[in-house]
Amino acid sequence: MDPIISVSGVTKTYKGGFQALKATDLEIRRGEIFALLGPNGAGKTTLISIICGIVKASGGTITADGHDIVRDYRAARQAIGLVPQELTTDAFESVWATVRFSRGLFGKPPNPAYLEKLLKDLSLWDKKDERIMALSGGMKRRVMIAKALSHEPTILFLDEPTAGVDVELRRDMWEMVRRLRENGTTILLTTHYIEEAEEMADRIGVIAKGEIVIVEEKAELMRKLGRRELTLHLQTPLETLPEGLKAWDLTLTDEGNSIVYAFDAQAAETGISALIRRLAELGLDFKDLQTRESSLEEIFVSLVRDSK
Ligand SMILES: Nc1ncnc2c1ncn2[C@@H]1O[C@H](COP(=O)(O)OP(=O)(O)OP(=O)(O)O)[C@@H](O)[C@H]1O
Repeated sequence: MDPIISVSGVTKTYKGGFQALKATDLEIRRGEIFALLGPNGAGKTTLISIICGIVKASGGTITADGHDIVRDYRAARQAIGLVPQELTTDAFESVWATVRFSRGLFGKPPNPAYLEKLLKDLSLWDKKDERIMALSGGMKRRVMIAKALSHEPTILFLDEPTAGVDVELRRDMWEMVRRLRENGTTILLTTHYIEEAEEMADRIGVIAKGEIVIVEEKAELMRKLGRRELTLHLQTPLETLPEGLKAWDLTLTDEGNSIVYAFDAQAAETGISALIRRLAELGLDFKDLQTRESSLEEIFVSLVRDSK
């Protein structure tokens, strides 16, 4: 299937000479939730602002739903709903008026039935006559989403949807985004919360210093890069690791009560059976063992470190 968004060789150098994006290629598939994950200043907002036509690229081409974003700006922009990082609404307007106005900005004819369904889907219907200023922070965020979806786009961009939001609200937001996807909307979200990418995304792109370092199915990313850790709880604590264990990448933890072995789960030989044999030869008994998969957090830290 054709990608719904295709970014090809896009670069951005801001006035003043700072290169925020190196040559970037990215394809977003129809119907997926794609998370663009990266630390502050990595270039996430720059990239989505370029796709939306808010910031001009220095080079490269982009199509959104088949439309070139420069040659065919209106049609491309029409396909996208953007929820910016900052809440920007007129505090004195009602929810209904705000959302209806946003739709009008795209030159779409009124469609009260669609807007009613949208507000109901976002649990805002009973607030439709409230002024924005009277809403809670979470509701205001939902209004931003309603505004972004008011012109019936097929793609929704969420720039840091849960920055500064408490845990409960974050879960609500995730739930809502999943529902939107079930209704057929393609979602691109930026985040620097690994937890968020891990929880939400079908695929993850990691961006650091203006460069996309990897794009992978979430499960595949974790499988490919996932290191595992084996922890052996010793019968008798050790002061130091014996010479005879030098061949393995081991750390003594838990005040000498545990040995942790980090290994590559994908390797043909993990080295675990040899390690256990050697422990027996050295007379080191253990009472328990555990293995643990590395989290996306650890993968992310190592990717960003490598890209530096
Ligand atoms: N208008 C601008 N002029 C000059 N430099 C800019 C401009 N906008 C952004 N930058 C720089 O480009 C880099 C990327 O910024 P961008 O906002 O895209 O990062 P981000 O990944 O979205 O970060 P955050 O998670 O903090 O939102 C930063 O170093 C930023 O200072």
